[in-house]
Amino acid sequence: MNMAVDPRRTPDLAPAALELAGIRRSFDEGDRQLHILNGANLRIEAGEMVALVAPSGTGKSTLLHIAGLLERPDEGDVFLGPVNCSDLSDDQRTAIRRNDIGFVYQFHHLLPEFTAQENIMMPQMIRGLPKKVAAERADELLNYLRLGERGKHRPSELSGGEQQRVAVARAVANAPRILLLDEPTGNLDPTTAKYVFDALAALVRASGVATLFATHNLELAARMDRAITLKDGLVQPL
Ligand SMILES: Nc1ncnc2c1ncn2[C@@H]1O[C@H](COP(=O)(O)OP(=O)(O)OP(=O)(O)O)[C@@H](O)[C@H]1O
Repeated sequence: MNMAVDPRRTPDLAPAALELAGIRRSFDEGDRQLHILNGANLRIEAGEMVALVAPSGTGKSTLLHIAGLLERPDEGDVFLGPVNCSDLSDDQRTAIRRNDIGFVYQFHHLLPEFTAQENIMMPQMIRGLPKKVAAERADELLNYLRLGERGKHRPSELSGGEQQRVAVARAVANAPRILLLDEPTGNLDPTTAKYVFDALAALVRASGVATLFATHNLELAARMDRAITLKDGLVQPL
């Protein structure tokens, strides 16, 4: 892994927690190409919470997938701290995704046959932590998110807001450096969405994780450190 200053990143700046540099991504649609990202740049510092607010179809999920190393861009680079992830093998990218990046989606994707506590333990055990350590960390997060009584419940026995808080706990269980959220409050009523957001914001502040949060909820966006949008395939201030 090359730790030297990379000429492709923004010069004269200390490495951000996450930096996207010159990201291009197109998709084939019939016989024409759909240019979704046209050289997008974005820096997010540790502990910074950035809202991504843009109309449907402008490329929010595409940007999150590229930032989360789920997809490679056609062109451009993704840096995590000083590391240019474009230079890494697929196996190295998978390891980073597992250890350093947390995801929360609109629908929680919790495993239905496991309890809340076990769902939060899962990523830690995949990482190789002992079961006891994973269980203690899960309980700590459940208590922090005021779900202490719910650890032994399966997802189907939890409300939508409780399920999303478990999904947040699972995403941060490995103390990631980057947290990516794709409409995590989209299917919640406004009061529950605010409650889930408050819990998440407290965790982000406490942990210093760099957070990119795609949402259509302008009220939540206004409570983050800054809001960006996608226009003509570029990241712009909202
Ligand atoms: N794998 C793919 N193949 C072809 N087209 C794709 C693919 N992925 C995304 N697209 C297209 O790229 C555009 C951007 O998609 P994306 O899901 O990133 O938008 P979005 O801003 O997240 O939308 P929404 O708010 O509706 O979730 C859409 O027109 C979509 O149809």
